Amino acid sequence: MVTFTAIPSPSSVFSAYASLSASIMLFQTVLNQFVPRPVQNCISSAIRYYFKPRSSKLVVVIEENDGISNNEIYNAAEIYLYSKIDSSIECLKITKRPKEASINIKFAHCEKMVDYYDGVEVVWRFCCEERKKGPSKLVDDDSGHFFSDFEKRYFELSFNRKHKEKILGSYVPYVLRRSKDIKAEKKVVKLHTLSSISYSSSIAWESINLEHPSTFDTIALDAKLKKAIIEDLDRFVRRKDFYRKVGKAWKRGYLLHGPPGTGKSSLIAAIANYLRFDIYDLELANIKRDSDLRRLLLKTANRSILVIEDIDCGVELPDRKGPSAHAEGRPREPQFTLSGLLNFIDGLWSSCGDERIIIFTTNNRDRLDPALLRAGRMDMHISMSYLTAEGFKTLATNYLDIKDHHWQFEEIGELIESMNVTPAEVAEELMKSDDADVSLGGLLNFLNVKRKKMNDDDEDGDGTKDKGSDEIDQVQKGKRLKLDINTDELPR
Ligand SMILES: Nc1ncnc2c1ncn2[C@@H]1O[C@H](COP(=O)(O)OP(=O)(O)OP(=O)(O)O)[C@@H](O)[C@H]1O
Ligand SMILES: [Mg+2]
Repeated sequence: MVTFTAIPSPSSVFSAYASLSASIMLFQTVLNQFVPRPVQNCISSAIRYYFKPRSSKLVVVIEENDGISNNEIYNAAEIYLYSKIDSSIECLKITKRPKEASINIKFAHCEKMVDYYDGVEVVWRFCCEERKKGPSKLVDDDSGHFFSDFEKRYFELSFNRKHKEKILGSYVPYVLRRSKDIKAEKKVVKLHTLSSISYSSSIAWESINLEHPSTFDTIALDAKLKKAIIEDLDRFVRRKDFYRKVGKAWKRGYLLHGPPGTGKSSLIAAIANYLRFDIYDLELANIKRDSDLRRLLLKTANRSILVIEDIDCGVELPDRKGPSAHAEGRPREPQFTLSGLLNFIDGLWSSCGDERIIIFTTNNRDRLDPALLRAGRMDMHISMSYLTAEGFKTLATNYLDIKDHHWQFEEIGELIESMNVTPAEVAEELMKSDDADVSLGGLLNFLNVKRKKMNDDDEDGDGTKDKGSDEIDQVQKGKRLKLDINTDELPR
């Protein structure tokens, strides 16, 4: 079937156009003569608004800074987009500062990238323009360094305007979150220790990169305990809103206890490497006064681990009533107290920071001040114990790269289960040769000698093992690694 459409003749189109123009002019004349100027403006802008051609695209401009401070969304977008660089990008620039672990990638010229969020296409355009007038700006590059900036940089984020809510309400926060995670992965973990300042009598934090290679993969720990610790850490870091809701400071305390060489310090390093949190190693023996302690604690950063090793023997901590004013007849200098430490950690300190972890270690839990053990003080008590046959396999993988089985494993495993041997002792034996057979042979010999010595000691003595503290005796009975979680722990 053929259909015909009436095509208007050129003369009819012209006359229609002429009559429309005449009507508009007439309307304009009437407006000018009878309607006041402000009302005229309103009417014409309303007409312009309704008849203006509409684009379905919405463009959001994200500038690098607002003239005073850096724009967090710009920084986040930069980090996020660099993690997604694809073949459409032609030119990049890279930098690396001496103490940084990885390189920084930046766009060199204007570039365009497409991203998808929940099925919606978003187009990012990186724009870089020379500043036309005015002096160049001094810009903080996020690491405390300022440099003069001759360029204006910004991102344009464009998308279909019908997705405005989704993009601004959900995609942009997602970009902020992702950039935080990427930054944390790249972060170099620092170890802060105390050092005295030469020109004054006070002490301050000094930092170096934490080079400790310990991770949850390399640490010999009961599999269930390892899982429980990792889950606890994960839960802790993702519960910001929960802590805020219940009005609790966002901090978590762990007490690691067990004999020397069972991996307490290694576990701390593994936690720091896992969370990418800095460690502040607070040596109590270096601290003289409560005021020093407060000053140092207030200088610790968020997302960090405060470590107090050997809390039982680092320093003669006065009891909760404070130091006695006169020791051996002489007035003593006012010093810091255990109660000062605990109250400050629980109170003011934890309320002025976020994502803090506190770890105390001890070889003798039974010698600790009850104030440290009371419910709610430390959220988790983790018992580190002697090596098990299962833990030995982790060490064999780490030190000798034995992934599956070795013909000497069974005999070694049986010996390890029958005595108290620390991971540190076994690790030392495994380091003696690169040859697995030689190393394991040496370890077997070491274990047999130790076994014989223990048997001899038992026969000589009164039947008890000569290991010292109650803590060690308790561990001997249990042998397995153990985890206590305080009952007033946060609901899961
Ligand atoms: N559970 C473990 N897993 C892997 N390696 C371990 C473990 N325990 C100890 N080691 C090895 O032994 C060394 C000493 O361990 P670490 O310093 O962590 O023990 P510790 O419990 O902190 O001892 P101390 O009570 O004397 O401070 C570590 O460098 C590590 O090589
Ligand atoms: Mg230690």
